Amino acid sequence: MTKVGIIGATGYTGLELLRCLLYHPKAEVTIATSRQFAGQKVAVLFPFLKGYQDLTLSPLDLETVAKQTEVVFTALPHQVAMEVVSFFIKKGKKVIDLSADFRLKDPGVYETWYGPHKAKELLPLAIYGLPEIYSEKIRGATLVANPGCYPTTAILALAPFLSKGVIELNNIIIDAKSGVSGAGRGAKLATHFCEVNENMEAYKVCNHRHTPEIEQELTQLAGKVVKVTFVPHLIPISRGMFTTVYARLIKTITSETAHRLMTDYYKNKPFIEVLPPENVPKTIYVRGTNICQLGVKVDKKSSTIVIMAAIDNLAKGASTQAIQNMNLMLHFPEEMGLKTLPVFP
Ligand SMILES: NC(=O)C1=CN([C@@H]2O[C@H](COP(=O)(O)OP(=O)(O)OC[C@H]3O[C@@H](n4cnc5c(N)ncnc54)[C@H](OP(=O)(O)O)[C@@H]3O)[C@@H](O)[C@H]2O)C=CC1
Ligand SMILES: CC(=O)N[C@@H](CCC(=O)OP(=O)(O)O)C(=O)O
Repeated sequence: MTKVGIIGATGYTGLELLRCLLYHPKAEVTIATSRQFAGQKVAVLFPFLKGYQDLTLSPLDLETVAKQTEVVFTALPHQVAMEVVSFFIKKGKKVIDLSADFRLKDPGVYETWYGPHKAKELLPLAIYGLPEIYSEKIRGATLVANPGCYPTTAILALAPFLSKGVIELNNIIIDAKSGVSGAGRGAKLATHFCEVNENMEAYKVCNHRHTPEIEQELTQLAGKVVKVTFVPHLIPISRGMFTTVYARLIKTITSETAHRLMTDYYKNKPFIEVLPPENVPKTIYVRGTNICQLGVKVDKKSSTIVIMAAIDNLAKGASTQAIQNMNLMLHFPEEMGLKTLPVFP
């Protein structure tokens, strides 16, 4: 069994890692950290994780973690993760970082959106962890920057069309909705029950920190500069993310052709489900799974392609995608420990 550590184990993504790694056939969580709950048993604090009878939460003592692990997941806020990641890389560990600290290749862009970067020297080492696109690079990686949840949906939706010369690259609209767990487990006014229940709102309109991440990756795939209008929304569900992308067509194509381009692009990708044109993705079809469901439709009268993507923000948008990356880094089968069905409804 490969020894795995989870740093920030009592946050939403850390807990999702614990849940999904419990029955992994080749990985075992040997240490899990939390500042607030150090010394407490995982199985007592979270009775639904009673399979972890022998796991007690540890304080954030990096030397101790290094002694007990081969692979480390960092599920910490951005700006906090970078120094922790740097420590483990120097210790020769494989690291999958769920924060944004190693996603942006240009440190200047990172610092504009997030603040100072204290481990810039590691940026060239970091591989952007979207396995459907970068699986070969991930197999050889020591540091994987796990993608953001919104970028995961936007990039998977657009990737099949970017290099084909079918859409305008400077006129893309990304309209995305996230469940409240996307904001993390810490108490905040904006995520109180009364503030989110029976409410929908846009936030950080055209000014969200995932915009440069989306543009970086779309530009890379298109081979030309791509600019997007990105508007995230908060919706009153716990888990789930639904993104609708609108792009202007340069070539006239039908919904069937668009569907075929997508199915060809994602052939043999076990976690992508391209739905037929008469169906639409739903967050309840992917809840708790590593699946990204995609749907596509062409609106002939306005020459617009509409692409829809649904994921679970805590799963394909974070923790199960991180496990998919771990599987690739350790040369395990990509689907190992991740084959599961959603709870429906
Ligand atoms: N929620 C989501 O849907 C997604 C989240 N992410 C990213 O994953 C990372 C974790 O997110 P999430 O689990 O939602 O966050 P949470 O706020 O739920 O959890 C954060 C964890 O980090 C620990 N922590 C917080 N501050 C510090 C600190 N200064 N030093 C050390 N430990 C700290 C907390 O535990 P304690 O205070 O006990 O130490 C907690 O375990 C973030 O970078 C987030 O942006 C990425 C994709 C999706
Ligand atoms: C609903 C909500 O608040 N979502 C978060 C994004 C999710 C996240 O954790 O961001 P990273 O993927 O960059 O780590 C936000 O908008 O800040």
